[in-house]
Amino acid sequence: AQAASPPAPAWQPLSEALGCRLAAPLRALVAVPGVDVSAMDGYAVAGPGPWRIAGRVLAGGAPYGAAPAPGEAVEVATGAPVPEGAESVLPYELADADGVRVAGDPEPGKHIRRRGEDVAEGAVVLSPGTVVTPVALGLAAALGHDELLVRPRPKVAVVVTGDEVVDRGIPGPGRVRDAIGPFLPGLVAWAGGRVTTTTRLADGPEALFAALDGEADARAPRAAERGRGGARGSVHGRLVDPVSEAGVVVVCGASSRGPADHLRAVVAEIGAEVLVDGVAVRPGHPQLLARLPGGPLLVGLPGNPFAALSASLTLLVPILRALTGGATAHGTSALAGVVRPHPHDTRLVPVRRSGRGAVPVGHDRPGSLWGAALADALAVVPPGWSGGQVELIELPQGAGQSVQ
Ligand SMILES: Nc1nc2c(c(=O)[nH]1)N[C@H]1C(S)=C(S)[C@@H](COP(=O)(O)OP(=O)(O)OC[C@H]3O[C@@H](n4cnc5c(N)ncnc54)[C@H](O)[C@@H]3O)O[C@H]1N2
Ligand code: MOO
Repeated sequence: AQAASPPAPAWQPLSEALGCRLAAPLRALVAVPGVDVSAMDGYAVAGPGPWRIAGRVLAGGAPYGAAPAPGEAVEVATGAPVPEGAESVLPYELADADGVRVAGDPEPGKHIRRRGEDVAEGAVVLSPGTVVTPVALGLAAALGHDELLVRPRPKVAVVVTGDEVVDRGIPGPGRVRDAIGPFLPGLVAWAGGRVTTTTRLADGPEALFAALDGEADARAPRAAERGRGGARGSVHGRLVDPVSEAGVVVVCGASSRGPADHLRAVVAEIGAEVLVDGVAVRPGHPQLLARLPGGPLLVGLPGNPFAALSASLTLLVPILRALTGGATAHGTSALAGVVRPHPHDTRLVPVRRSGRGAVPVGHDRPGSLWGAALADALAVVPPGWSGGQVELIELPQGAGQSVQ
């Protein structure tokens, strides 16, 4: 979280601003209502009754031209401007009308919404830092806004590596379906960010170097000059453009020590600054955090899908919360079930909360998301734990963004 520097405020169309935090006070650009309008369907009356029906005004229709004289009534729809000079509105239900004349006993001033009565022009209705909820969008529109100055949602570029990883259908012999690419957009949105691109790379340092060094190239040309020759150029065009826009780059796989695991070597070669080189957590210990030349953060997720989820919650989500000004709320709970702690690392254990405490749901092998899909939280079990309350890390439920 400390490594994250929030993006500069930017004007976003209303539809893009949902879920962002306001970077400036939200002011009313107009008064609501904009003019004195009727709050009821009925007759706007001037002076004492009975009244002669002199005309009609509908919401959105032409305003009534002249001020009604005392003894005159103008038929008005809810939301229609009340003609100047009318003192109150007599709702149809209380009116005795025959099409020409109307009688009744209106309360003076009643059923007229005065200009600015709901919101005065210029009033500050929401303060900076407020999350733009669906309701806030409606309010902003009502107050005349088409765009809002917000902290933009951080853009996250995803790079999925692995010769064996396929992205559709039944995986053939020696192949596995990508299980990380599909969970990242929802997880990132839940934490306040936006996955803008998912790039698939074969194993091998070349493609990864091109993708990440292009990122460096786009922001800090000198870092790239150190690198390889001009052959990279064409690769830049294909891979790098979406990546170079991102504030956070997530690389899935290639994080460990095998012959096809080149992430650390490539990170060193492009001159990235390693901030976190592994975390004492199971699963997910090979995870990595680095700052790429030019500023964006790189999060390396291990290829085992549950390890990737563990690493996402450990490194990626806190970064996104910091970038968006959100907080990460962690509860604590007793553990209602048998859990074996790891001797020297923290374990993250999928659990479901119940009245008895957090119940481990099992199916928690690093290569499988089954347990995490059954769970609503991950229990943080410290090394050597021997009972007692544990911290819980929320798992996203449903499609919504969590607002904390
Ligand atoms: N000698 C060591 N070997 C390993 C260690 C270690 O410390 N020393 N750590 C193990 C742990 S723990 C993990 S986790 C993995 C991390 O591996 P990588 O990040 O290098 O990823 P890969 O080797 O490419 O893949 C590991 C595993 O995951 C599958 N995979 C990869 N990407 C995906 C994906 N997008 N969706 C689904 N599954 C994926 C891949 O097929 C492998 O089975 O390293 C251990 N080894
Ligand atoms: O990160 Mo591995 O266990 O941590 O699958």
